[in-house]
Amino acid sequence: MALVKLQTQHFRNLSPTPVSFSPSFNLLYGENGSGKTSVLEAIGYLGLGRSFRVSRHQAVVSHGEQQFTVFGGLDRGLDASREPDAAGVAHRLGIARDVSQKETTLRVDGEGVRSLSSLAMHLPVSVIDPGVFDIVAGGPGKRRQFLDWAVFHVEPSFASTWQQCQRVTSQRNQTLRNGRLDEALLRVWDSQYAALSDRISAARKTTFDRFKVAFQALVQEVDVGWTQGLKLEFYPGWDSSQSLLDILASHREQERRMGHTLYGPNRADIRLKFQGRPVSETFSRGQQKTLVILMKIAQGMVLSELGKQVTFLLDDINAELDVGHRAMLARKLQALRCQVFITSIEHPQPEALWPDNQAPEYRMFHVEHGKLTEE
Ligand SMILES: Nc1ncnc2c1ncn2[C@@H]1O[C@H](COP(=O)(O)OP(=O)(O)OP(=O)(O)O)[C@@H](O)[C@H]1O
Repeated sequence: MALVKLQTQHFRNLSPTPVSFSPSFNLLYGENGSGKTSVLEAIGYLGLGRSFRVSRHQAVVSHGEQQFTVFGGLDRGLDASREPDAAGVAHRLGIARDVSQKETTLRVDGEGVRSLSSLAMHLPVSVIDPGVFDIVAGGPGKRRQFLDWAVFHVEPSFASTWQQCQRVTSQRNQTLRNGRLDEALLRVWDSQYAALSDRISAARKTTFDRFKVAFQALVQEVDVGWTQGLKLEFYPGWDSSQSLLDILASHREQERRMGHTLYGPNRADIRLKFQGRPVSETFSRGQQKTLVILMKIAQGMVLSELGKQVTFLLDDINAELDVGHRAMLARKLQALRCQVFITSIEHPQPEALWPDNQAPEYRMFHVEHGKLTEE
């Protein structure tokens, strides 16, 4: 499903006027500070339940206001069971946050829902912005986030298993920090923690394997020249040749000293190696960027194989990617039938994105003072 309608209220500098988007490509351009990223950020709220650029909701509420709202209308996509209305909207999503009450309200098709995952599962949103390159250059946390986004959309039960595991981890950590260790209690937490960790890891591994197949097919096709010698490996967060329970038992003293859990899904990673060494140490910045873009496309391929349409938000990529990379990205996302939003400061040149004149259906918008005008 694609986002075909957006309306915001009190969201940064955005105007409350509803906007209609293409289920294919949407090109947004405008001066610095006009509101381009804010549009993507508002869309991101519907698909991620949070901002992709700040950690506090407060920052996105328009100055002087207490609450923001984002409404989205989705087309029917492959879901033939719902009739779209006259505007082509088959599903409605809404998120509102009152920052003074610290209260979030979520709605799907007019009904209140409690968990963010119930909202986010309808709109798989993938962001490519200047910060995305941390997937390769940064620490394991960024790669876990990258993998878990896909796992969440592939395995619907993943979000609740993850939350349960976080609760048990926190109880376990409290027990580890107690002056007098309650060994019996710790064993109870250990067995719950190990069972949940195994479930998380199995879901991650299944999605990772799908991702790896898609990635390998993609690099062969793109032929970037360094595919030989590149190795992607899933690390679950502990030595998987042993059971997690055994590892916890044999590292009791170390975990007690540190006062928290040292092994398990919070330590998982995707290890990226080139000729045996981490790509962050061996690849040039350009090669790292290509790798991240290919990883993002491969994720889109995984979801697309499952009949899910991904909405890609490409923020300010002109500054990061050269013309060749941008054209490759546009061509691939078009072939996957993804919905795409691309921002730029200059007036977009569709012929640069689609040099072979195979431009898909697109809509172009000029953004000025938070208002979008279609051209
Ligand atoms: N909470 C807020 N309330 C009102 N206005 C805000 C708020 N937060 C940011 N702004 C303003 O909203 C505008 C939109 O910023 P945004 O980052 O979306 O612009 P942009 O078009 O992406 O810019 P750039 O090209 O520089 O990245 C800016 O002028 C900013 O000062």
